[in-house]
Amino acid sequence: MSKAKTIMFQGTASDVGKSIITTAVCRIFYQDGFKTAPYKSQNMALNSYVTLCGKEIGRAQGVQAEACGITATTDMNPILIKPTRDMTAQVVVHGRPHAEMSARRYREEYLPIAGTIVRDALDRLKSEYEVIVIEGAGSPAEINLKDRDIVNMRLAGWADAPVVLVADIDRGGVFASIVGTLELLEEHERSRVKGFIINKFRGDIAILQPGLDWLEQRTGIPVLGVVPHLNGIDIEAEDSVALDHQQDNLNSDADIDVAVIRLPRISNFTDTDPLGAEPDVQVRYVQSPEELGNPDVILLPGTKNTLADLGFLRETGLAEAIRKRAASGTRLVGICGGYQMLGARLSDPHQVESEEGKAAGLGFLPAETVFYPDKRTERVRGTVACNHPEWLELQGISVEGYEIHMGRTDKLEPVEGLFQIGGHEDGMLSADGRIWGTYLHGIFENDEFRRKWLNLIRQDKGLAPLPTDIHFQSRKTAAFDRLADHARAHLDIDKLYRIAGLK
Ligand SMILES: NC(=O)CC[C@H](N)C(=O)O
Repeated sequence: MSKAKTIMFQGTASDVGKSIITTAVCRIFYQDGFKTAPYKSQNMALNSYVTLCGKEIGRAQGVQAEACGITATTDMNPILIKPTRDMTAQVVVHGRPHAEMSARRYREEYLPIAGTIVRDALDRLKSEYEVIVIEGAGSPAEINLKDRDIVNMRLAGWADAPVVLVADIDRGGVFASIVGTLELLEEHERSRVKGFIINKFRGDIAILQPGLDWLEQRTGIPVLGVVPHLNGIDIEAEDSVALDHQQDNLNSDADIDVAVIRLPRISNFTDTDPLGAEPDVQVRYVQSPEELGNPDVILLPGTKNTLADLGFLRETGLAEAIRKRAASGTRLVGICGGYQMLGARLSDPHQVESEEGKAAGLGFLPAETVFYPDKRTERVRGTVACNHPEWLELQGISVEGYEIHMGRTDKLEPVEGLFQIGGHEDGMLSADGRIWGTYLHGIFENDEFRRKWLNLIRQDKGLAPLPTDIHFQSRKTAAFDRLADHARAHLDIDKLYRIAGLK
């Protein structure tokens, strides 16, 4: 049954780059002809992915499945934890919301049964694939969490996986973090660690070398490589922790300036990646009216807690700044939670997301959103269906996307819908054609839609339209290959194969 080989990447801390290393190794195995699948037992992230069967998993595992050339299933990330408010999260199990739980309740009541769920999922993957590339979570040395561990060393034991420890040199203290992590592991755990990867390096390797020699000598464990910081590799980041120190896509010469509001509970921030890939666009993340400046477009992204983040817009003065900009003609776009905010009224009678209950929206679209306990997670396909004269060029364009939301949005007055999705309409467009919102995540991945909408902005500015030259999907595939090349150039892949038992 369990025929697959396994290899696991654990980190000395969160955000050391485990996901990207896992993605790179997935791609390398795929390129070398192995039937490969990614796996992360439990993921805490607000950036999610919808599988072909309409189930929600962590975005990173969805993207890693793409890197493996396979379609993602919930077995690749059976448990997804989406923090909604302080200390509380929506626990998604096999792609469907299971319960809203406090961290303590999750730990005490759910973790004991979660072990079986994640093991069963892993066993299924092991019977279907040749190699499973497993990603840990946080650090394996969190002493307080170890007795209920289902994500790191105990999982490695269940999976019978050799472990490669990934450390981030960018933040300093790399030797201490590696040696310290080993020190805090028990002997049987330590013996699983078969190699180290030093990630996010930006310096001169010759200066680092004596440290690497010392590390190998001290621990008896090889350094598999030092991976230089990846800039502009175009692979989606796992969670918004990464966004905190991610460079915006800055290009002050760009014709079109897009300001994305960095909501505290931003979800699916990767929605904006395709905009940043266009040669004439710069994408900036902004958190205050000062940072907002005078962009061509303000984009309100998704959020796990629409009402709370609406409060954030008001408290920071961003709501007022957005109102002013919109009044002077700046275009506004809202995706999912951002779309809900653009409406007139929101209510959460079942306290699905927050205790706030009710709030007025920003009032740019005549829409009302009510949150319900049942979640819609669906991949959808449709066409641009609005009749607005400014949007003539876009009419009939096919679009695809994915929906992940608890809220349902209805019109309060007649207003132009945006997309026709099967039998229903999605989204709304303001009377002047400059403000729109949609539930469709990934909307900007649609090349023709993206380019033609950007061309409307060019037209405003008296600039000639650009052709649809950027093909986002093929860029993604190329990015996976570039990432694999980068990893091959800096890691001892032969040793990695031996560790995984594939050679
Ligand atoms: N992905 C999102 O932006 C979700 C929006 C909102 N929190 C909902 O569930 O309806």
